[in-house]
Amino acid sequence: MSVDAPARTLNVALVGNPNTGKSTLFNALSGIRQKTGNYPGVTVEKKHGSFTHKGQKVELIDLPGTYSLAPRSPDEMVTVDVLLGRQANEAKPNAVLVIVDASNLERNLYIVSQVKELGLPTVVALNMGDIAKDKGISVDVIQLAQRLGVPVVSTQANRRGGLDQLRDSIVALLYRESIPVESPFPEEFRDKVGQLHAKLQEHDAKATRYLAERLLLDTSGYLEKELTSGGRALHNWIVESRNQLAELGQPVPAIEAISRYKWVQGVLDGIVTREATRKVTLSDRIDRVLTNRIGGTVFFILIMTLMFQAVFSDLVAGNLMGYIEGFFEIIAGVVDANLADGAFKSLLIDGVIAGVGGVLVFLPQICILFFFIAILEDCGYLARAAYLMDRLFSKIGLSGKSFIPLLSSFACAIPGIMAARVIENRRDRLITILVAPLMSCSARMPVYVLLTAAFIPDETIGGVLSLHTLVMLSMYLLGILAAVGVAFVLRRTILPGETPPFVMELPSYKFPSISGVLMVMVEKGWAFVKRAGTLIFAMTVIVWALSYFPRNEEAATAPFAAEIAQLENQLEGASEEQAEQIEERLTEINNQIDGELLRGSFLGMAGHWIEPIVRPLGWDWKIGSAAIASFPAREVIISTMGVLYNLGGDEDEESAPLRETIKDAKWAGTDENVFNIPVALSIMVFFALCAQCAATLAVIKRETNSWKWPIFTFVYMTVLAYVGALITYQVSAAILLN
Ligand SMILES: Nc1nc2c(ncn2[C@@H]2O[C@H](COP(=O)(O)OP(=O)(O)OP(=O)(O)O)[C@@H](O)[C@H]2O)c(=O)[nH]1
Ligand SMILES: [Mg+2]
Repeated sequence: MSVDAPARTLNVALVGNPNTGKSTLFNALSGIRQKTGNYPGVTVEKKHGSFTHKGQKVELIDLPGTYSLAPRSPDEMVTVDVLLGRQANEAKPNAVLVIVDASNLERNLYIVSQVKELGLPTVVALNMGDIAKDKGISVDVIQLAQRLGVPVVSTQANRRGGLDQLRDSIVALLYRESIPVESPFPEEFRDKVGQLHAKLQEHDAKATRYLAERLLLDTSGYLEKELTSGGRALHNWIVESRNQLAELGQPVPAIEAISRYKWVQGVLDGIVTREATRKVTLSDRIDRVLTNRIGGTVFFILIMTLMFQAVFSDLVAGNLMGYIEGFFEIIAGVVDANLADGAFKSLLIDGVIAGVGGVLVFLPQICILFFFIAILEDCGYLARAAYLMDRLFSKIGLSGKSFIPLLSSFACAIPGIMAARVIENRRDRLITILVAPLMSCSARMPVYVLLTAAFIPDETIGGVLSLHTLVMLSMYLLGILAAVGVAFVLRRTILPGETPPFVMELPSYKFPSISGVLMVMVEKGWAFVKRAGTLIFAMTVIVWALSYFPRNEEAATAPFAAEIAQLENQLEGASEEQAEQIEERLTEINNQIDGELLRGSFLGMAGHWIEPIVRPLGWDWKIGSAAIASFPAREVIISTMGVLYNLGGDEDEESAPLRETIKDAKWAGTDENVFNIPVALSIMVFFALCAQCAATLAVIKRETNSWKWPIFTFVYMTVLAYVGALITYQVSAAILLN
């Protein structure tokens, strides 16, 4: 530790407009991997990190981006609460790092003006200089620092540029207790702030002048609501003061925008230079196509198709999948050869390997999907897609702001639902949350892949588009259309309202960082493996136990005992051809016994009760049980089918890949296959629409702060799923099975 460093920790808050590179800078400084992406609104929750520089420990807190410290949406409130020290269990930051986008200083300095009034030691990181340069913009950094009265450091966060200097400047903040505060507001306004400050201090000696100012400006009532001391009288005083100010020609809150933009202009005067003719950047040229209504839509469909073709390609996914299947077959063989028959062996082979192994087989597809999603997020395309969809969305009563939360839900509904925090309007946000789980998340993909690979003919249309891809695309499309329909209905029934016009910034395109994309892929792949090893493993063991016990082998074998004894006798001295026939008959009997045992198990008995309900969907009780068991997570349907069709003697060899096993599954006591194209489609449609994901429901509860909405979501989605599957089965069976 350096000799003269004061014994004080630095708690530095990272503040700035959305998509300026805060999280990228946070990651570069702290070595943490906080999610970044090239569109506004990536961070919605605060995140802690730290680094040590020259012996000084610095705590960092990454915050959601915000254009202003007047909070409008829940994610912006997080930032304001942290800065004002209003968050429980959170040390109030004693320094601020403001990240500004050098290519758009006019807008970015607005928040600098607000932050300066906090009076905290502040550093400005002038980020994205490379993009400013591309646009022909140059900034006089020294002049800027002088006029702002705080240090300014040029950085390029994604290339780790300027980090050392930034660390130096941050640590140097230790020696600055505060910065001189200069208010951009006119005198009358400042007087009112002074009076309010005095009033606040009567109740709380620590109340800051800054809080007084924000209280006066915040017409939304967000800050006042939680200000318990003072109460009614204070509220009346504030309202009256606002009226008086309005009479003086300074209506609140317009006064803030006017004063601050004037200040920003003053600061920037003469220090930002632009090339006389605005450069047409590559971004601009690409955007002419991608934000064009026709060109953009075609591109969007193209990119989605490409993604699914890749997910389905035999070249990568198919082969890898085969290796994983082979691996589990070998393990099953080893277990089979080395363990005595009994419950434990069955748990391993029919439970763990057929169940969890059956899910893990889809790892390659999950990785490829996230590879594409990571590229789309990082290059800047998502914001274009949102822009493009805004017109469509406003017709159904949602804004383009809902698009990114919905699009993120393609990976997983949980971050998607959290991303809805960027939506200011409460009803818009709620509708977005309620329809987000309809987007086809990555947990549904294994279900689609399994059933498509097993039952949809492997043909191509016009030699390019494979039928498999087409079916997958339709499932995704179905989710989108259902979401649109539900949003439309909600808007016209329980959640009416106007959609505000949407202003989305289009970030500059950039080449996706390869290491970043690979990291996301590895991270998501690992998360999938962990999920299979924990939640899905646990559910699989429960399902296995329920379908293995109670077990009365004697009773199940008794009807066949005589025949078995006879066959075994014949086997001795039989010709090769005869022996084969006898073996075949023995396998058949064994399968019947296994089926009998399964029907006698707890789950089998419950199955009788389930079957009439799912029969109209074309399902047998095993599919029905699997659908119910997958309430905690959708992938459980796969592990459960693995267990049930394995235990029930539906396969010829021990632990064949699930897609082979289900092809052979027969209705009890008949020769009729359970699965065919209509049944496969009906299961896929059910899983496209159902709410089988406990974690999603829990997040809806947390984000809406009420049980009402998760229950509502579960009920409406389950009804939708059942009806959707019913129609799918009945219609496709009428067409295909006659
Ligand atoms: N060209 C360029 N890109 C950058 C620079 N710094 C960050 N980026 C990229 O900008 C994008 C946005 O970065 P984030 O760190 O997610 O931005 P953020 O400020 O945290 O955004 P929100 O969380 O939405 O407020 C990412 O794609 C980064 O890789 C830079 O200096 N130059
Ligand atoms: Mg961020």
